[in-house]
Amino acid sequence: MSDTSTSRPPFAVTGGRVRRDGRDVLSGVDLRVEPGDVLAVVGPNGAGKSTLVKALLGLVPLAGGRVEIYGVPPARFRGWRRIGYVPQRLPMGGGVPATVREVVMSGRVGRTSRWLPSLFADRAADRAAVDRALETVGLAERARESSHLLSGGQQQRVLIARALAGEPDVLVMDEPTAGVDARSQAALASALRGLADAGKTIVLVTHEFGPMEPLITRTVELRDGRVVRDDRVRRTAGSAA
Ligand SMILES: Nc1ncnc2c1ncn2[C@@H]1O[C@H](COP(=O)(O)OP(=O)(O)OP(=O)(O)O)[C@@H](O)[C@H]1O
Repeated sequence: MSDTSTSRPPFAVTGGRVRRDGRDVLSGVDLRVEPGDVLAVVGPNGAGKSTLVKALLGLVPLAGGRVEIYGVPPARFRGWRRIGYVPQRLPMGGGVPATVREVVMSGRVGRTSRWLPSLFADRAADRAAVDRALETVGLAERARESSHLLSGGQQQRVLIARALAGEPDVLVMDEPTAGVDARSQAALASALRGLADAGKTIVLVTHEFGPMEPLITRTVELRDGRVVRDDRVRRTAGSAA
């Protein structure tokens, strides 16, 4: 069931401040992410890019200011199935090894009906979404392998597939192409173009735009934990390589 806050922006942070080890790593951050933005968060190492996206998602506490997701503070937000998040790194080792397919399927958890768990139509939709996501990141052939045995770049692709499988309205990706080969980057850019064309919102932390460049509609630059630039750019139609 969709919530009543669809007219609110996917993310809004006002006066955002985050402290780590006794110092501000984000301060005075005002940012409103509009529906349909394909927003690149850029800036030098340590500028606070990852911290900003974690703050938007409520994954790090604010020392000051306010964050809202579709108009609701993260602690009260209930529409998590609308949000896909690809973290910068994920410890995939340890515990019971999961296959690539199982990890990607976990991206469907928020969509599975608790009331009708065995509904065949849902299961078919889940399988199809997982297949599409694996195809997109070029891992369809590796679906049965243990994810923790894959290379770092391949694990990154598994995480991207997991987020795509959830068919979110908002996709937040922290350095999704780090360690990912050029072919997979192009495949990811093409998948993101599909989402952008469908009006989805994308927030991307990145050092290099690469094949994503034509998709970007807005660039926010951080330095020393502050927003120093917020530019809207015209999206180049149909030119994603
Ligand atoms: N868990 C933590 N504990 C202490 N300090 C942290 C923690 N996480 C981040 N920081 C510090 O906060 C600052 C911002 O880090 P952040 O990872 O957000 O930067 P970034 O712009 O994403 O950098 P990079 O491009 O290197 O990933 C850095 O100085 C970092 O050392």
